[in-house]
Amino acid sequence: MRRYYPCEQVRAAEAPLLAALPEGTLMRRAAFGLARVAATELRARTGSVAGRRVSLLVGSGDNGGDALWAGAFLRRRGVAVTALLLDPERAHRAGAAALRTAGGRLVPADPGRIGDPDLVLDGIVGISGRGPLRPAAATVVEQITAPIVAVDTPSGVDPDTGAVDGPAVTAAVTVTFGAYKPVHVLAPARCGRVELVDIGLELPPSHLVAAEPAEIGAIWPVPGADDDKYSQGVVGIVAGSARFPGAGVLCAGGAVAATSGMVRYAGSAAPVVLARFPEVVAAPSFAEAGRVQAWVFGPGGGTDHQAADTLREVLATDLPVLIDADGLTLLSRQPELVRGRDAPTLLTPHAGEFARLTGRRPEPDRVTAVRALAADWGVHVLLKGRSTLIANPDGHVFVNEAGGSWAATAGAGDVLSGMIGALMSAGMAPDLAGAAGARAHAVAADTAARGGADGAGAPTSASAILDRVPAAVRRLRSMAES
Ligand SMILES: NC(=O)C1=CN([C@@H]2O[C@H](COP(=O)(O)OP(=O)(O)OC[C@H]3O[C@@H](n4cnc5c(N)ncnc54)[C@H](O)[C@@H]3O)[C@@H](O)[C@H]2O)[C@H](O)CC1
Ligand SMILES: [K+]
Repeated sequence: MRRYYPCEQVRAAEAPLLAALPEGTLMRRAAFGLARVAATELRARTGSVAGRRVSLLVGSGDNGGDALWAGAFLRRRGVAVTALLLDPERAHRAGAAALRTAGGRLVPADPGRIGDPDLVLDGIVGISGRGPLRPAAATVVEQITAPIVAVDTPSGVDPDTGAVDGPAVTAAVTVTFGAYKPVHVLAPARCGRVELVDIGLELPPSHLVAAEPAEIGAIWPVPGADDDKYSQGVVGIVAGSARFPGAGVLCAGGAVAATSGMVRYAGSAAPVVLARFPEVVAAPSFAEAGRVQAWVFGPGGGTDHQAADTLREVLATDLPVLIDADGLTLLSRQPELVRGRDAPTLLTPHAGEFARLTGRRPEPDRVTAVRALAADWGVHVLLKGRSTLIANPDGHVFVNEAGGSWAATAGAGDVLSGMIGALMSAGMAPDLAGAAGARAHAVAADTAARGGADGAGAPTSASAILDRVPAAVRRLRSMAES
């Protein structure tokens, strides 16, 4: 599991070390690790380190201090280093002295002085950064064409929420110190590749956690020697309608692809579902569907009275239930249907459906927003996005960073809810099922977009994603076995 720590937790963990160690020790540990990554990046991009040119963007705090010390270490490897001081009077004194002693140049930051560096270190702000880049910094950053290595966090991006509301750095690499921060998983396009430098911090478990792909592969349910179609969990799909039969097909298909357990379908799209997936056991209505271990309700099911009555019947069971799409619209009209429900309940909104449920969109602090909904309603909530968040009522949040946005296509959510519902019927807790389903779904989308190769991707579709789910599960399980 990879844990992400809010900035105030990092500061609290740094405090005793700062008090116990000689002044500047932590910073030099951080800067040495930063210089090592920068040198590796230089070699990878230019073929050498000595003789290359690195510019430092230096702010007024310790983030700038990290960059200055890293510049001093790079100087010792023969790199030409120029520090652009955004606030010369307040630049970190010891760092500036170290760079000067090592033969580095320190000049006031000016767009005309950027030169032609091979690499830039962003030491403008780190975990004390708030809001977008200020005009002077923004003017310099927008002139930069060289790859940027962000020091700790990309400046101008909120370190706790990943929110960007103005000019901000886009880094090729982010070198962070002591612990990953939420920005590193919530703003992947701004951080680039994230490298962690250990500076000896001791941290308690955090509430924001990413399951590693191999961990998901290790828990994915597969048939055992004594299993049959029932024992692996039967999932019931209430989705699709005469108006939107496709959602029923995609949702049932997601469930069929995810596990070997039986899939029951209940609804008016049964003929088209069976035509695509003859292994599904279909019934024309929920009441006639037969026994299951978990229900999925909502995709393409409509929001009329009949759908509302069926939702009420589904929630009246003591079974785990996943509610998506039209089901969330119905729920936004009658939240009392799930409040205080004892059986596990997972809502899977995108940002717009989240706003329909709560009256406001989840941005800019999506983690706090999804934790609040889960705690307030006593349910699990999967908030879709490039970084999908899965909160349980106790405040724990799984995060799955998809690595791209190929799944942003019509019907992909229907496939996902079927996959997660099947995992829930196999006995997985809703949040873990959400994290596992989201990971496999993201791998399937990436594979569908790239055609299974490693090259550039192309736009894909929900049906193509669905077809790649088995390959995605195989890849995750292979990672667990390697
Ligand atoms: N504590 C340690 O020994 C270590 C810290 N590390 C590095 O320190 C930074 C955090 O440093 P801090 O001095 O708290 O603040 P910053 O450098 O992040 O910010 C400086 C200063 O900038 C102002 N500011 C806030 N927002 C903006 C903005 N949008 N634009 C411009 N200026 C802004 C505000 O006044 C801040 O105080 C941490 O990230 C690490 O890089 C080492 O990691 C380990 C040792
Ligand atoms: K930074």
